[in-house]
Amino acid sequence: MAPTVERKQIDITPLKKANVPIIFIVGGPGSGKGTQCERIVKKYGLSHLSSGDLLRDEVKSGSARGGQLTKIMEAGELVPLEVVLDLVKEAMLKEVAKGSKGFLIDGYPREVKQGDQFEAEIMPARLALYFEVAEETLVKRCLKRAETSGRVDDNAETIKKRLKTFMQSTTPVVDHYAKKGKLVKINAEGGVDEIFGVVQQHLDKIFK
Ligand SMILES: Nc1ncnc2c1ncn2[C@@H]1O[C@H](COP(=O)(O)OP(=O)(O)O)[C@@H](O)[C@H]1O
Ligand SMILES: Nc1ncnc2c1ncn2[C@H]1C[C@H](O)[C@@H](COP(=O)(O)OP(=O)(O)O)O1
Ligand SMILES: [Mg+2]
Repeated sequence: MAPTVERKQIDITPLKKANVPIIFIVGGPGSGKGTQCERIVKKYGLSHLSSGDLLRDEVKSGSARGGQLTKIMEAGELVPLEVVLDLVKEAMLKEVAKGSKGFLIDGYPREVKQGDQFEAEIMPARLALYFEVAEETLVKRCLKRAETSGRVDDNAETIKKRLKTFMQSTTPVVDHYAKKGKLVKINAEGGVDEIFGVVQQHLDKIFK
């Protein structure tokens, strides 16, 4: 049985009231989610929340929960759904207070249940952008990133485990949003500018 995680009471009324578009950003480790989000933020001024960054910040904060999270990330596994969802909610509320125009939720959902629970507790996502990249390219990019990232999970062994987690848990997410007619699948093997060109074709329809 999954361990019980204590949920915080978070009042998300301001988030519901804001009713701004939410875009899920999905893709394997090293698929370029963070890189494309940076470009999207520059052009559209959306709020970019990376679940991985939120978790790494939680670790840095030195909270009791932090040590546990590092172990999970080192193992290339998924952090319990409730932990991530509560961190995302809190971060979204902070952005809404600043007058957010919309959200890029990067690295989320990583399993079908995460997406369903997010949409039930917060609101439905407008789109899921999926950056499709071959496994070989993912490994190459993560190993290159390892030279400078200082991330506990950017090493050959953990990358292998993260890819396995991605194939098992996250590829069903892609099918899930395709069935809902919300999936935008983008070939992300090319250069950053080329990929961003395709991204813009889709986002220009939503954000003017
Ligand atoms: N289109 C691309 N072509 C080559 N390298 C890329 C591309 N997009 C991102 N990268 C590089 O690959 C690594 C992973 O990108 P990142 O945006 O951190 O991916 P993710 O957030 O999906 O793990 C980074 O070192 C980044 O500079
Ligand atoms: N939505 C989520 N659910 C569960 N675990 C998550 C998560 N987002 C991130 N994590 C954990 C497990 C991941 O292997 C690790 C790093 O995530 P990340 O920074 O989004 O990686 P990347 O950008 O390379 O795809 O953090
Ligand atoms: Mg990232």
